[in-house]
Amino acid sequence: MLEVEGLYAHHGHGPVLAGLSLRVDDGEFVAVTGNNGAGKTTLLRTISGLHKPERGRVTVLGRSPAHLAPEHLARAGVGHVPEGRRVFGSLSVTDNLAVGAVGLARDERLEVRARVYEMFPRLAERATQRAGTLSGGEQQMLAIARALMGRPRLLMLDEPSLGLAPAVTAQTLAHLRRIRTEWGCTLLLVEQDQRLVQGVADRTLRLTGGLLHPDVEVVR
Ligand SMILES: Nc1ncnc2c1ncn2[C@@H]1O[C@H](COP(=O)(O)OP(=O)(O)OP(=O)(O)O)[C@@H](O)[C@H]1O
Repeated sequence: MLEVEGLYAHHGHGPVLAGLSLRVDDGEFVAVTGNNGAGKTTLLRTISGLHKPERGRVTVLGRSPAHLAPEHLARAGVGHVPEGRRVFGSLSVTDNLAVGAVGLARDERLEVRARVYEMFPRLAERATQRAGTLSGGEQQMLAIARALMGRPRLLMLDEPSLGLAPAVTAQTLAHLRRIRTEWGCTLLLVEQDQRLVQGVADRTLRLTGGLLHPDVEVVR
């Protein structure tokens, strides 16, 4: 599903990723944790082709994001839920979902939207409401729902817990597990807090010094 080899990425002041390698198999749920500034966002943005690496190779669904426009990567089945959700505040919930329906014919779009609303009934209730008026948890649901509209095979999520109350975060993580089983998605999640993802993901890795290390279980 995803293979990253020897990835180096800079932001002008030395490497953020320093020869990082990662393999995620079809159907896996992998979490990458790391402190503030460790490079988690840079990793996801590089996989999505939004950040150009200095060196190294990314292969996702058999394709190289370096040679594809982001919308083509989305059409190929890569969904990216960005840090801070980035919903379109002045658009309705339904219109936000339409933005995510890249390359779908009208019938397909309606069918996928019905599935999305079944998974997130709260969004269905607020279909005509402007996204900017939703709560933080609802906006996170919408960001995930928008990515699902592209029927991703690989869904990447950047700190979905950011700014959410613990109970809402727990609900979001429960949704991710359902998405894996009901939508057959492979999941790659990045989060700061290791304790959040333990027992949720199949595998947890820690990003430090620009490289990934097996995570050591934290005693609660
Ligand atoms: N556009 C940019 N220009 C300059 N430096 C950047 C840019 N984006 C990120 N950085 C720097 O690169 C490093 C890694 O940032 P990144 O956002 O990937 O980390 P992160 O692990 O996602 O952090 P956070 O948990 O705060 O989101 C940080 O030192 C950050 O300040």
